[in-house]
Amino acid sequence: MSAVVLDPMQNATLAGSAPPILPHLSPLTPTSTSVLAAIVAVAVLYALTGKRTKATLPPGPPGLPFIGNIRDIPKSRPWVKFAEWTDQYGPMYTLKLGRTNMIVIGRAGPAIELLDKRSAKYSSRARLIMTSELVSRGLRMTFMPYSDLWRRQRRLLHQLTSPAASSTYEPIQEQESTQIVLDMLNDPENHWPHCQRYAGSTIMQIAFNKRAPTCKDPAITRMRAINEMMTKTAVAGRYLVDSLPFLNWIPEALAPFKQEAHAIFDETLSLFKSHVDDVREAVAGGDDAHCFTKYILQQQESYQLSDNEATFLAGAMFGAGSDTTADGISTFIMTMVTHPEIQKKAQEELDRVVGRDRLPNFADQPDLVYIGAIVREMMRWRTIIAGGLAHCSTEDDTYNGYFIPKGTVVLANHWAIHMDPELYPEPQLYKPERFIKDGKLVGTKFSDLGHHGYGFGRRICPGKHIAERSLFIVFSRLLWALSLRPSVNPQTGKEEPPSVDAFSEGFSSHPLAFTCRIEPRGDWVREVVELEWREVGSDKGGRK
Ligand code: HEM
Repeated sequence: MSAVVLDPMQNATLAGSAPPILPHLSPLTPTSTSVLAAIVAVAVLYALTGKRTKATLPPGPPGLPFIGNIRDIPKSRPWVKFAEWTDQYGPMYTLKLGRTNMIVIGRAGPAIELLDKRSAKYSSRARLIMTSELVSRGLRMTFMPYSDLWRRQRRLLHQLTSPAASSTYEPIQEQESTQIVLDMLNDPENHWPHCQRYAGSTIMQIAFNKRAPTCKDPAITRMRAINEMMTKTAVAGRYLVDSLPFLNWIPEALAPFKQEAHAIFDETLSLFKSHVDDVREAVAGGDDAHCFTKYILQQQESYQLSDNEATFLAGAMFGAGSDTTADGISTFIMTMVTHPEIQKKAQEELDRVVGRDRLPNFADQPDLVYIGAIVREMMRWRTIIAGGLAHCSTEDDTYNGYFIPKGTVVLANHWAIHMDPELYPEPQLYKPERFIKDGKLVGTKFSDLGHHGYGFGRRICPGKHIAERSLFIVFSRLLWALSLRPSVNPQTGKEEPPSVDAFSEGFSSHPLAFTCRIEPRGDWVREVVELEWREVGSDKGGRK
């Protein structure tokens, strides 16, 4: 989620975490003068009566009275502008967004210092009245303030997503990755829906023991629809209540926005509940149902979670883990199509380590060093949540001579951090080799993984071990089976590679629609993949 308005319609998700972190602070574009006048009036009132902060925040671009920098922030790919400001103002600078201060961090060092090492102070989220409080009734983890409920949910989730727990879901990822290879072989043109199906079905199995054999399966289409409804409510300027919080006092009967939020909440809860009830029934009927929901229900009482809190904990995983993973796979395909020499090197490694008689599997991971580096470099070069997801401070703090008051929004701009030329020489180039030393995978002085694509501190992505496994198994299997090349223009006979810069604008981003040639690497491929599918392609659960 970026700190500013992105259009979630183009890539709705991280349902637990829709695009804009501060829709009410984003470049407001109200069309009516009366709306604008009302906002200005409230801003004047606030300026006269509101709490003033000390003037020792890190300096940043000068803004206008009352609205500050709101109008300086581009709607499209704001993280790129934020990175330019990092070059101009330094690793930390302040943007004034109406009455809120937002510190943007563009280098790994200060991000680690504040968000990791002082995470007790920097682990809350900014207030999102429409999307979090009204549409989600405060139940979506990604939007939750740092609270007792958030801590209980995170503790429970930690058990379900630790490295050891994540490895128990590998059979699901092996099954789904076999299908994505088959889908690409059988229907190469629809590579993007295949990525979405892989990601959606994998997370539905992990969360609810339910799989989606096609990308039109209601198990995922309904979850996507719910998600989109929620993320639409986060578009900047759409709901005045986010700019004028006192409107939240209006009774629901007189507030259409509250009625709308109520309807979305009811629909979401009823869908999540239906999945939870199916798991409950399956378990009662003796099904093993190895999925988050089973364990959440088992521990609901000891973690003092109400029915709705438990239901949303399971339900919100789809929004958080589905599009992000699909975006990563699509980015990988674009990257291989545009970097044939890297693809060739990876395939040489696969031939050497795996051979041509079987698909790669998780046991091969320690030996597939180059594939590991491809995953890391994808996460750095075209980081999936490019703008980062803003944290919010809950105590006053001082750092490097600056005073950071409680309530400051702190955004680690992943894009700028990953384009730091000191940490990543020639950062614009896609170079997996930067993460290999003496034949082994290496990180940076700030991160063992070599990047910060899963965020920071106590809010770091809880699904990262699951996501890492998905990226590894899917990338290695697609590379093992397929040759990924640019399309050929029939008129000129020349290859036309996709753009490496055309990305969707949503909270997490993927390459805009592109064509490419996806073909089997050789005549041995189909037989091996079909054989594997016969073993693992049961209705759910993969190889037992
Ligand atoms: C490649 C895929 C993924 C990427 C790039 C990604 C990235 C992120 C990032 C950057 C954050 C915000 C961290 C911060 O605030 O500093 C986040 C939060 C979150 N992610 Fe992921 N994620 C991925 C997959 C997943 C999966 C598979 C799951 C679930 C199994 C998941 C569940 C969550 C949840 C629940 C949060 C909210 C945590 C909180 O606010 O406390 N993510 N993710």
